[in-house]
Amino acid sequence: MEVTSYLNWNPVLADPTGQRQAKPRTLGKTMVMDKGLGPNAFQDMLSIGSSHLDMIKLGFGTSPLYPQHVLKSKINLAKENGICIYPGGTFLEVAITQNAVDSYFDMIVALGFNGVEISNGTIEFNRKFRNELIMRGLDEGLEVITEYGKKGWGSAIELEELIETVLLDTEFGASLVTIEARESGMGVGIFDHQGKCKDEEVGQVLAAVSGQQLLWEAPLKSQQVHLISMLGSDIHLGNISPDELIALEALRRGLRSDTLSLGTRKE
Ligand SMILES: O=C(O)[C@H](CS(=O)(=O)O)OP(=O)(O)O
Repeated sequence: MEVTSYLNWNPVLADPTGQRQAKPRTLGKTMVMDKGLGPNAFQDMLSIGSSHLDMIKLGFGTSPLYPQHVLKSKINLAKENGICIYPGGTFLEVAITQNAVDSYFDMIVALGFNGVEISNGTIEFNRKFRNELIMRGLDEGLEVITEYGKKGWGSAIELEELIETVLLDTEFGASLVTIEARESGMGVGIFDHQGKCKDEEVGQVLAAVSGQQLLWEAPLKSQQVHLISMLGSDIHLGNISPDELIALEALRRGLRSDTLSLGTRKE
């Protein structure tokens, strides 16, 4: 007998917040950044946490460094588990600098990726080219995730630019716009040099665009707690370390001291 079947408060135990959607969910998506998990670790992550995992980014240009059969099997496994899997935006930026955009799309489609990230965190390109990249991704049948923000230390959000980017990217068909925070979560975008969140800027962004369109990169636990406490469990969060997947879900559901008040029922 399953333990949960004789706990008559099981639904409460599973989700004290009573808010979490099942997959495929439209709210509260979690994106893990995989920087080179082996096949067993990848399988382990999915077997314990695939119901809490919506997107996997194979960080930067790690994917061409795999033995190809391992890469393909990770991609297939992710898709079998209802997960959008895509290479890091930097990999496309490398292809752009090498004039190899067509080959890039041919390659990721042939490998079986079902998503693509379009970013200009390191290089520059204009709006017209960004639109063309979004449309190319859609034409290839890929889910298109874009990104706003530069990777340089101290780079900040330009509010008007961000708003315009989110509005145009989603109008052209991007499913989500990632807000850059890098792997460190410090000194970039909405996070200051210590990794503390600039709440006022977050508020200004959300006054102008829907939070449902944004995927906040928030690699540090303190940032995940802060954003969930401020904006709720149903925000999209990314750049989560594979070994923090379940712990993040516990935060979202109020199953951890830091967010326990989220699940407090008002009798
Ligand atoms: O995978 C990438 O290219 C980067 C990695 S990190 O977030 O800068 O650590 O992700 P991106 O989503 O392109 O910013």
